[in-house]
Amino acid sequence: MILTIENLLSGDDLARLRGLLDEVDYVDGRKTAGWHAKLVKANEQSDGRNPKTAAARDLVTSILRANVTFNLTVMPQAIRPVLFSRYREGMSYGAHIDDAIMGREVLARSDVSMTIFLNAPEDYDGGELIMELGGGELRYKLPAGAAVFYPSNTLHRVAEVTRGQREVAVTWAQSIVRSAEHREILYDIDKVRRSLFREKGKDRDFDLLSKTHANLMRLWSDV
Ligand SMILES: O=C(O)CCC(=O)C(=O)O
Ligand SMILES: [Fe+2]
Repeated sequence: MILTIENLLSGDDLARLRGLLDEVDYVDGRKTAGWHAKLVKANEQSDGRNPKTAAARDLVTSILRANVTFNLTVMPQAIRPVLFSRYREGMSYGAHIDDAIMGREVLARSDVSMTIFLNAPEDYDGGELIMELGGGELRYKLPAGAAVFYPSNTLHRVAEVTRGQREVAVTWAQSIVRSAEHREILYDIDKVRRSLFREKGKDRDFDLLSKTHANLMRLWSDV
C-alpha cells in the first residue's frame, strides 16, 4: 500500500526544521547509500554528526511516532535515523532498491520507505519521486509538510531537478508486520472494526472482528 499523509509537518514544524538545518553543512549524499545505489545517487545531505541535524532528526521522529495514520498503517517497530537531503539543479537519484538491512550495531529491516517533502513543489522543476510498479510508474511531488510511505521492495528513483532546489527528509521503518500485503489487510480490518465501534459500540460483531484482527496479528507479526 502506498500512502500519503498531508500536513504530517505543520508550518511551525517546517520553520523549526529550516531554522536548524540552515546552520548545518551539507555533505555528499553518497556516504549513506548502499554500494550499488551510490553509483546513481547525486544529492547532498545535512551533516549527520552536527547536533542541529540530531535535533531535526528527533523532531521528525517524534512527529512520526505521534501520528495515528503512520502507526495504524506502518505499525513501526524501529525507525531509522532521518536523513535530510537536498537536490540542487542537475541532481537526481537514479533507479535503485533500498538496502534490505540497515544499520551497524543495531540492525533493522527496511519494510517501509518514506519521503517527507520540506519545501513547496513550486520551488523546483523535476524532482518527482518515481516508483516503478509492474510496468507502470507512480510519481509523487507533494506539498511542503506532506509525506509518502511506500513498500521498500519497490525500485524507485528521483527525477533530475532542472530548476531550484528540492528539500526532503527520508527514512525507513521496520514494521511489526513484514509483508506489505498483510499490513494492508490488517489496516483494513482495523479500520472497519473502529467504525463498527463508533456506530454500535462493543457488540458481538466488534468482538469477533477484534478477535480476527488480533489473531492475524499473532500469525503475521515478528516481534
Ligand atoms: O529523495 C527521495 O525522495 C528518496 C531518496 C531515496 O530513494 C533514498 O534515499 O533511498
Ligand atoms: Fe531509495
